[in-house]
Amino acid sequence: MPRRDALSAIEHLPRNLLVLSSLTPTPASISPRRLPHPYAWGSFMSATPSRRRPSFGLVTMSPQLHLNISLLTPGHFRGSWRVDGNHPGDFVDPAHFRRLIRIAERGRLDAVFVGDSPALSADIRHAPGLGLDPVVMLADAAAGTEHIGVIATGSSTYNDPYNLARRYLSLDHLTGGRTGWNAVTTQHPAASANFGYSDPPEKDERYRRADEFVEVVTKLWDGWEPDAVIGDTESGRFADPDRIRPAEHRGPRLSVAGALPLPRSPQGRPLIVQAGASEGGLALAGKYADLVFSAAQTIDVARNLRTDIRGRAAANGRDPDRVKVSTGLITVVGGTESEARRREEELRETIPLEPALRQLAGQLGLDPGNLHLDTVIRAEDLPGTSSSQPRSAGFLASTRALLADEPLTARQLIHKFAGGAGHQLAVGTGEQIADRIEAWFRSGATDGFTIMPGEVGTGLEAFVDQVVPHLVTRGLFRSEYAHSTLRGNLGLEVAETGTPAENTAN
Ligand SMILES: Cc1cc2nc3c(=O)[nH]c(=O)nc-3n(C[C@H](O)[C@H](O)[C@H](O)COP(=O)(O)O)c2cc1C
Repeated sequence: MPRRDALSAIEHLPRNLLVLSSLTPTPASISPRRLPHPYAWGSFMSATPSRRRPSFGLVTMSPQLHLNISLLTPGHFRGSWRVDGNHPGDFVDPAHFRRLIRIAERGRLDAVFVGDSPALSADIRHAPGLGLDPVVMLADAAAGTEHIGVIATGSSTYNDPYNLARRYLSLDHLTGGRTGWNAVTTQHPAASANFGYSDPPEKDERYRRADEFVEVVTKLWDGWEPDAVIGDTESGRFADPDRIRPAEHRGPRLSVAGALPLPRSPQGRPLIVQAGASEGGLALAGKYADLVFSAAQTIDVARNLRTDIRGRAAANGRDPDRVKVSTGLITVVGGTESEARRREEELRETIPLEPALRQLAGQLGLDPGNLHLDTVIRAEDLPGTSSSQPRSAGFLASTRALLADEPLTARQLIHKFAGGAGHQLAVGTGEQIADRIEAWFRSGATDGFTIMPGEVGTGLEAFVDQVVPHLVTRGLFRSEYAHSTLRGNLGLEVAETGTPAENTAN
């Protein structure tokens, strides 16, 4: 479009649309693989928002809902590998994950999310656990995509920071700046024995290590200054070692001397995601997280959590708008409400009840010997949240709020949680589920949702085809991608160097 036409078009646009125009493409929209020379990355990676040039495109300014989708296979009903559209071998099939991520990108979602725990699932008799290493799987699956982000879970308790930092920054380069790290401390007790611990470290200790771990990983990701790579073919000078800072970290738990063999990525560095809701988890989120996953059964719980996280970010000298909160939502979508209910019933029948009951007891801190399917559970039966408890504070708080409204039997809770742990379940038509998403988003309870299909084989596509179009029509969600990095999708700027708290303070 000639520039004059573009400018005159601006005047006729509704006020909530912003037109960015330029005859040159924005650096952030160029995949480094397409740059003529890889060492042109220096200026590319140093691009700050003020230095970046705008590109053509219509960008919806606000409100902007964010949607991620979980690739957990077979889905949040763990026995759903038995229902139509799913297959027992899906959890190790690369074609399965490539198909899912392409569908998610067709829906213009912000990112796909993959959970992880480095141990064999206690429930392997009935359902596949978290199988493939998420970074390895996503490196393969993302190769066929261009815009969608990929968020992989990685444990700060059972990794070394140098290896983890290198793995995630590698994925960030391979995807052109679309990677996120869901930093978890891993509560799964069986994991500790795989790493030489006789007992799982206590939660407080896990979070103390996580704090130091994220600090070191950030230092490693930021080690290369933007102009460290010279790439001068004439003189043969490849890089300036003086512009590559070693981590030189010596802390109480971790010691890392050198630098990574990798420069910063097109989005600066991978997105930092955090999912814990205990005091330690929230403190970590306030200090470092770009995105926080939350589990909430009620709007009030979600809103309080979001307010808390934003307050903690501000207390760390950060801009609260740079921390997005994404609430978990398990979905079962049908063409009609009764079709959705039938599908839910079919999925319920696949829940292995005895293991689900044991998991519920563990999750809620109740004596498994005294918990039966018809036991009525009240909010006051649940233990308080203390920092030494191994169980998830977020799931416990969310369940307590649910039971305060109405006591439920163990069986009813298992059904409400889709046989798993504590996320809310939405069953209905695309329009009904879009109504729930809109109500929560407009109430300020959350910045968006991490969708957890009841079963992924057909449920992920059903969400994209039957729910997303309603959100687009209502002006809540994008119809086209405006960016090619994950930070761009989330409305976040290219990460500056230094910890988030240092950046805003400077
Ligand atoms: C949406 C969501 C996703 C999570 N995914 C994982 C995961 O993949 N692996 C894991 O070990 N923990 C995961 N967690 C658990 C938390 O990271 C955390 O370890 C747990 O909630 C206990 O910590 P807390 O008491 O601080 O909440 C997840 C939690 C939430 C809310």
